[in-house]
Amino acid sequence: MGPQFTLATPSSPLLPTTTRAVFTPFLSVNLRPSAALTSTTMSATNTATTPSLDAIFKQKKTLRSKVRKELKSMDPTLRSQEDDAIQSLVLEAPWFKSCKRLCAYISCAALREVDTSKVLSEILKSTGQDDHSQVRKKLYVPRVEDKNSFMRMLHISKMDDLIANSMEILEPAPCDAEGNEREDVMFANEPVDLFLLPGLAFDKSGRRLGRGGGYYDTFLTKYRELAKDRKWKKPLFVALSYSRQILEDGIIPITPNDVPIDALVSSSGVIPISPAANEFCS
Ligand SMILES: Nc1nc2c(c(=O)[nH]1)N(C=O)[C@@H](CNc1ccc(C(=O)N[C@@H](CCC(=O)O)C(=O)O)cc1)CN2
Ligand SMILES: Nc1ncnc2c1ncn2[C@@H]1O[C@H](COP(=O)(O)OP(=O)(O)OP(=O)(O)O)[C@@H](O)[C@H]1O
Repeated sequence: MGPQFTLATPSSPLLPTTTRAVFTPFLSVNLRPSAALTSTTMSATNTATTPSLDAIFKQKKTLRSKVRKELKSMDPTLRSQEDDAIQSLVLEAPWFKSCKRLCAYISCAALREVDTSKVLSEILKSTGQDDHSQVRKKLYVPRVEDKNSFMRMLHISKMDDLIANSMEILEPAPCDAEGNEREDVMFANEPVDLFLLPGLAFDKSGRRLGRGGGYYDTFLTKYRELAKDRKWKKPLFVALSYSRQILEDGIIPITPNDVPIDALVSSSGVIPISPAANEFCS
């Protein structure tokens, strides 16, 4: 029998008490979803009620350091149990099973990211020529092009297509072994259904704290525009998270450039956030 498909309800105790205590100071930061900065609220006259962009980036930086420490102190057995549970949940999810094309990150152990190796090998597993019941999903993975938050998502068909970059993250070379340019998802003729996203912290209202490069927020915004122009269905943005990375609502500071996620997968289950994710999970 396959793994159970469980739904974490909004009342699930997602934060252990110890973790909650660690992050409590950030509760004093007045950053409710409604407090997201807009061009109006960013004006000097509003500085008394709304933190400046600089202050928000500073809060993000402090929060990143705390989460990194939390991740480093995680027991390796617990980590590997959570990695397995999260990947099983993804593999069993209807939104994963039905997706035809997806963008996923190649997890980096040194960054303590939720492992994606099982999901990726399942995607890349070659289907027997006689097996018409299963069509192989098309996989695109990140490649950082420069430091100006520019990232591409390139097509790969096997893990051997990847080489470690200067940050020790595996990524595809621009061309394959035959010298052909890899397909860039922004120039593909068909839409991506799903993005599996990394991050440092998340909440149940859809906030996501990345590593600070702005790569994903920039990319997701561009991809959303492309899908809209082409009248494609919106892709589902699903983040993978260890339990201790899920923070109480409102703690994660956000700016207008932060792209919210549709659903969050932790070892406790799938948390659907947006109406699109709820449709899949009901
Ligand atoms: N697996 C994976 N691939 C990815 C990302 C990611 O977060 N995870 N990215 C998502 O953007 C892009 C790469 N961006 C990255 C940004 C920062 C760091 C990094 O090593 N950060 C260190 C801190 C560095 C510092 O002190 O500033 C860290 O977080 O510990 C790595 C990748 C594209 N590929
Ligand atoms: N004080 C600042 N004022 C304006 N922009 C800043 C400031 N500090 C950082 N940035 C820019 O903001 C972007 C990072 O944004 P943010 O912190 O929201 O990224 P993230 O969500 O952690 O990363 P990602 O989207 O890659 O997951 C970077 O492009 C960075 O250059």
